[in-house]
Amino acid sequence: MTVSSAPGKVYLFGEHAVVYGEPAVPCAIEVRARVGVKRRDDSKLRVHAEDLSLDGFTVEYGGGADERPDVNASESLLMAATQYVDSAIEQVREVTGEEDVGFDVTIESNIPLGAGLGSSAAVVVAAIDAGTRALGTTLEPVELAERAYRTEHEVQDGQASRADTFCSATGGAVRVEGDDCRSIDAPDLPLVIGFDGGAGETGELVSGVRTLREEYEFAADTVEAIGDIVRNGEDALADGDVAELGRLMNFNHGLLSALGVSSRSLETMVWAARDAGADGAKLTGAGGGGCIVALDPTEETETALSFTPGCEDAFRAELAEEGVRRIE
Ligand SMILES: Nc1ncnc2c1ncn2[C@@H]1O[C@H](COP(=O)(O)OP(=O)(O)O)[C@@H](O)[C@H]1O
Ligand SMILES: C[C@@](O)(CCOP(=O)(O)O)CC(=O)O
Ligand SMILES: [Mg+2]
Repeated sequence: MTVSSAPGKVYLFGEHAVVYGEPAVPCAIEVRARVGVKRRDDSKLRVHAEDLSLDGFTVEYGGGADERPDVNASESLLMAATQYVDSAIEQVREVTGEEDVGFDVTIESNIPLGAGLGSSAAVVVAAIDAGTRALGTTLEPVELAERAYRTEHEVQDGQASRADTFCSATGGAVRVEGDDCRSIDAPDLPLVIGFDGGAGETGELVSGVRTLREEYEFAADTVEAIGDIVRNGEDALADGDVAELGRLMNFNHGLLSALGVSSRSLETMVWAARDAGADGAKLTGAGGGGCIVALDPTEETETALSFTPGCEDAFRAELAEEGVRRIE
């Protein structure tokens, strides 16, 4: 068994707008997806996932072109659950040239699904890394990130940025603008996460913003304004100015909300954090439900969130310096 893990992330700034070429700054955090891969002696794929909303499941499929996985769940649930893993294994086959290789894949993850913490990117990065290593090829983090991006791009119908996958593969704080991806220095930020227990559908939310942007010039301007916030945020990060970072995060949240990707529970958590004295708070990732990220060096925000109806979990997140981790 070859095992790799990769971290999730929060967006300090720039989600959604990054899909249209604006810069974004995500930051890897110490919550991880761990993927174990073992080569099979046939061309099938057997996926065992512990932490899915399907309540944990095992599927075995492959061999025939249209062979459907043998599992008692609706097609759409199953698609949602397996498409990132499937597509990651396709990348492994392509990189290694072993088109017919089959695998037993085991996924364990502490990253809530569809909650804006980048579970898809972490699973894909860890799966491609473990899969290629199982066949004797070790990819550099940048190549790994590129392969993982192609997976997200494919699954999200051509609508994905390189931000999540680059951040998960390399760790730390990163800046992504189009295909220019780089690591940047970040101070030790007092990150607090609030999770509403729900999820948003990344593909649908991205499509919604795309439509608005095509329909209204002011929506296109809003996307550009997010880019301006990110550029200001980079300066604040370089200066270690947490108060300014917070103000800019608040502004970024307002614009995401205007683009229709917030939700009642995300708003409730954002305001609970602000009322508790956080320097700033915003949704992270695609939105629609899931997580917010706040900046607060004191205990106040975490405590307030833990008593906020609609907030299921509140915790402090540490920056993950290390991206992909090769465990076995
Ligand atoms: N533990 C897991 N096991 C298998 N697949 C997972 C796991 N975590 C995430 N995924 C895949 O990632 C998808 C969620 O990704 P996405 O909607 O982009 O949300 P996010 O990246 O914000 O968590 C899931 O539907 C599933 O396909
Ligand atoms: C909305 C988007 O900018 C981020 C999505 O993040 P997540 O999958 O919700 O963690 C899409 C993307 O960059 O591919
Ligand atoms: Mg994702």
